[in-house]
Amino acid sequence: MHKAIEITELTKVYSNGRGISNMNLTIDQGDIFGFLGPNGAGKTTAMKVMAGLMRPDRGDVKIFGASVIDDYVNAMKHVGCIIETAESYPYLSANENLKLFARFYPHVDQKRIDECLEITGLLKYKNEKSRKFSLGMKQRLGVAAAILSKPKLLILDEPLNGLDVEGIIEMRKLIKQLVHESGTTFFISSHLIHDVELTCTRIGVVYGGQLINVDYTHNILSNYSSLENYFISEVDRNGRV
Ligand SMILES: Nc1ncnc2c1ncn2[C@@H]1O[C@H](COP(=O)(O)OP(=O)(O)OP(=O)(O)O)[C@@H](O)[C@H]1O
Repeated sequence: MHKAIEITELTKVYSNGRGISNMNLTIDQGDIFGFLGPNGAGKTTAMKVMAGLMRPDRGDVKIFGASVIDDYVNAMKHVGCIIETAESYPYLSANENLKLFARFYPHVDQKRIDECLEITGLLKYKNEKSRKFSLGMKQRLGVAAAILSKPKLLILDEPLNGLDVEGIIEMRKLIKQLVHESGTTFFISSHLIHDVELTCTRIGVVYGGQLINVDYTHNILSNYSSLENYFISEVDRNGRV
């Protein structure tokens, strides 16, 4: 069985010298992987390369065995992603927005759109324009669009950004539901330590453009009183920048 994601020696340095360097990471199918790091650590840069939105200086990302650089179409076949923000057309309804996305996938019909609205709790707002949606509802619409084609892997960049407590709890439930019902693999970036602790089964700490450690959440929590203590100790061990 292919690994869901294999990142090797991934390096992307911007002209100002910042970015990511020499990241190596393997994600198993079924993982809910948390890519944890403070603002500017390099999470979005790595995810843009993973989603094929940016070319790395060096290294590769394979998704279910296919390279995003050499075999982009096959690599992306089983991926849904939300990078930076979940965009929608404000003057279109939730249903119309999803219909637009569905044009990319010949097998996605109205029945599947309704299913995705149902899964994300938006069915009752199906005909409302997304302009009237709260941030949490917009995020859910983004997830509905990302899961239309039943991807085996969802890459979500800061999916909890700007959500209130209820929105965060709902999004966490949705992620766990998708893992439970469809065995979806998740790669989620976040700077919210507590939430990563509650949501993710495996965690990678990114700091200063480097992936400084990767471990299972249950291992971390059996050695540290909280993920926050682990994070601080890992950052100190590797030298603050
Ligand atoms: N287009 C760019 N040009 C130059 N520097 C950039 C560019 N994009 C990002 N950077 C820098 O690269 C570093 C990594 O940024 P990145 O956006 O990947 O971090 P992040 O971990 O996603 O942070 P955040 O949580 O704030 O989104 C930062 O120091 C950032 O300032």
